[in-house]
This record gives sequence, C-alpha cells and structure tokens, in this order.
Amino acid sequence: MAATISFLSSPANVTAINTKAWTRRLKPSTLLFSKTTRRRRSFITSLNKEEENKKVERLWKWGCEKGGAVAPAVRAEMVETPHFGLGLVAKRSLSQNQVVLEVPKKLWINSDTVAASEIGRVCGGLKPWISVALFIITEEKKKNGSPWCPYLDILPQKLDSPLYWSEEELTEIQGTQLLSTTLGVKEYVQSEFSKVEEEIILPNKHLFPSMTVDDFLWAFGILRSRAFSQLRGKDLVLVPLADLINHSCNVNTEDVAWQIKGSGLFSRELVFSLRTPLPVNAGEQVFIQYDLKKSNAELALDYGFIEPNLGRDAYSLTLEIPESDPFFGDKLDIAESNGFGETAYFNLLLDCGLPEGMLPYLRLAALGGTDAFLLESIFRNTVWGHLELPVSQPNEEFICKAVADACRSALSLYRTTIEEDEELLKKGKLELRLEIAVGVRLGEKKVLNQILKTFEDRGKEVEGLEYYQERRLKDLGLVGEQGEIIFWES
Ligand SMILES: C[S@@+](CC[C@H](N)C(=O)[O-])C[C@H]1O[C@@H](n2cnc3c(N)ncnc32)[C@H](O)[C@@H]1O
Repeated sequence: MAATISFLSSPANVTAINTKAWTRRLKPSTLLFSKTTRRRRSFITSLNKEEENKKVERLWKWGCEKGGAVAPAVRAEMVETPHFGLGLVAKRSLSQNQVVLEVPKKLWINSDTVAASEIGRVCGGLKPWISVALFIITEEKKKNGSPWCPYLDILPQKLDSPLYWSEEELTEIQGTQLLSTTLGVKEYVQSEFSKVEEEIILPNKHLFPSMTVDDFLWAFGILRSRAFSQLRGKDLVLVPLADLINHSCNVNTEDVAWQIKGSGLFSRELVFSLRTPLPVNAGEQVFIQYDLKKSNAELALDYGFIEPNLGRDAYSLTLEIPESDPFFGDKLDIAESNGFGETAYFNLLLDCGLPEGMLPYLRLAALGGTDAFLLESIFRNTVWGHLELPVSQPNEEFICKAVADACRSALSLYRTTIEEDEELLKKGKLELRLEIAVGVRLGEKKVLNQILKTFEDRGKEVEGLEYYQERRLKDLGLVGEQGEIIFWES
C-alpha cells in the first residue's frame, strides 16, 4: 500500500517538542517525592495558621469594606480538604443557586486594569494573559506599596502543576502525554517571556521590577488555576475573593455557578455574582465544578490536582495525512470538506467508543492501491459516507496494524505497568505530586490498552467484514442472500 499513516502520540496544540531527547535526560530515582510537600503543609498548619488567618481577614476587609464586594453567605477560611489552602465556607444554610458573593468590576484584574495602571501605556498590544501576568508580578513585588497587596498576598507561591516539578519529579510521568504537554507549555511560556522581556521590559526598566522567567511562569500558573474556565483568552479576568472557591467532583454542572450582571444606578456597574450550585449546610464549604471537559492531565496542568473520576482518563491521538502521500491533495480536500485537516486530533476516553470521524479519517489516510478510485472527484460528495464503513480488507488491515503498533510503541515508553501503579494507589498516602503522576500515567495506559484491544480485535475480524465492493454489488442487486454473485443469462 502506497499510503502511510503518521500516528503521533503528542497531544493537540503542542508541537515541536523533542520529548524523547528530554526524557532520556531524566534519571529514574527511587527517592522521589520525599515527604517534604505534606510535611511543609502541616508545618504551615500548626505554626502559621494565625498568620494565614490574618491575611485572609485583611483580604476580606479590603474586598468587602473598601472594594464594595458583598458576601451575604460565605466567609473565606483556611481549609484542609480538598487540599490545604483557602476556601469559601457557608455562614448559614444555603439553597441551590443562591448568590453567595458579589464582586464589583473595580476589584477585577484584566486588560482594562492593566491599561489604567502605570505599565498600561507600554502593554497595549500584548495578549491579555501576558499583560495581566506582568501586572501581577509588578504589583506583587511592590509588597505593601501596592493597593492590590491584600489580594496578591494570599496567592500561593507554590503550585503543584507539573509545570513546577523538578526534573526528578518529572521522571514519574516519563512517557506520558502530560510530560510532552508540560514541556511544550514551559517552552511556550519561556519564549513569550523572552519576547516581552526584549520588547517591553528591558526598554522600560523604570516601569518594571527585575523579573525572571520563573516569576512569569508563576504568574502563568496563577492565571491558569484561578481564572474561571469561560473567562480566559481575550476575556481573561481574575476575580479576587470569588477565586477562592474550590472544585468538587460532586458538582456535575458548570452552569449557574456564576454570572456577570449589572448593578447600581441604571445597572451600569458590572458585578461578578457567584452562586452555589448545590445546597450547603452552615459551616460547610461551597464548591463549584471547574471544568467538566478537562481530562486528568489537563486538570493537573492547570490546577495541580486530578480526580479519581473515570471520565477524566484520556489519551489524545494525532493522525496525519503526510505531504509525501501521492494522493495528498485529494485526501486533504476530502478531510477538509468533512471538518478535518492535514492533521486531526482525537480525544479518546476510557470506557467510551472511538470518537466520531476517527475511523473514516484513518481509512482516508490509508487509502491507496486499488481503492484509490474513491478519491476521484465524482465520489467527492459521497466518499466520507463510504469511509464510515470498511473500504477493503487491505485498507482495514492496514489501519488496525498501524494503530495497534502505535499503541504498543506508546505503551513501551512508560516506566511502570498498570499493575504497579494500581499497587501504589492501593497502598495510599501518596504525596500529592506522586498521586497526580500515578493517576495520569495509569489513566493514559488504560486508554491506550483499550485502543490497542479495539484495533487488535478488529484486526482479527477483517476477513468477515463487508467491504465497499460487496455493498456496491448488493445495492445494484447483484448479490444474493448468501453473498453469492447473481448472473443473468442472456
Ligand atoms: C481557584 S483556586 C481556589 C483557591 C485555593 N484553594 C487557594 O488556596 O487559593 C484553585 C486551586 O485550589 C486548589 N483546589 C481547588 N479545588 C481542589 C480540589 N478539589 N482538589 C485539590 N485542590 C483543589 C488547587 O490548588 C487549585 O489550583
């Protein structure tokens, strides 16, 4: 068969990362994830709780008394679950959808805030996240000299996304898509920092404090973990106080959690209004659902935690029609007419079937030899329908083998087996970062095994499948009940 399928295992939107070269540099170690993280947390609990509480009190005063936020039903508190940090706790029993907190626009931090600040005139053309990142770093370094200090003071300095893991810690996600995404994102943030440093920071030294790429990466993580999921991109905004709300898997809707609405005379002032999606008893924490669509790897990258929930295990397949394919132009035209491109990304989830369009895309990419007639223009309107079903035995055998081989190769890159990971989880009490690493790599392997089994099983059935030519003869009434060819005698 002339056609080839390029089957890449790197996830969507991360390109040009040499994961293999990087992972070779990571040495496996048995001494990873010492007890430091948790010990540090309990240390903070006993010694600094009072100081943390003071910071929270100052934040609340700043937001409510000076800033005009209204918190009829919640207070901010140090909580120990779902993690050790801040959360919003109900002051009284709340019914579903009840407003718990309202934050006026003057407390939000977005591109408008930056534009109105002293760095605003040099940040005009920047992407919103970059200008907000520069703003929070600049203000944070002013300490008490910044009007935003009470808010910036409660932002965590240590984040648990793999973006902040040591090389040793990253060995635990060797072979995973999470590792390649992490490296890709770090590379992206680094290159954005280099650009902004050269074009904005250095030429305007009097406006900016000295700033490192680590400061910039920290600000990036703060924005990823604290901006509400629909308030990103060009609408990026940090909403102090409201961003203290934690996530719970028990909340199964993202709707109703918040709303931006007008308030004040003639509703001219915008407020961010936070609601509780579930009824809550007095003294209990109010939670929302951060993002139902995120896989565990994406949750880990953005928020530094994962969920035990099965629906979060995913593996993203990248398929490609290579430019070297002799039928590249026709294949690309067909792919594009059906909503795909030269490269197509398919997100596979545990216990779910293959995503729509994956089989036709695979068959199209592999099409060649005697099946190539389907690429002719007279089939252009119907070819996708034909590709939804098996085209020919060689084509079906080819895609089954290509996908199964790619899965085996991806599986061989992990350091541990499914059984070893399950054993570790059974023992329990893993450090947070190790728990993330084990959960993500286990989930990815399970999904890869599921894809492998699907295509191995399919590969064993290719002889019994019905292909294009038989379907065509049947449509023309040229095949009998038993599959025999019907001849007419003249
Ligand atoms: C929007 S902030 C919430 C406020 C945060 N708890 C704090 O102390 O500032 C999001 C961060 O809270 C933590 N978090 C929220 N929900 C969590 C959960 N269900 N499990 C673990 N950590 C969670 C994570 O560190 C996440 O990055």
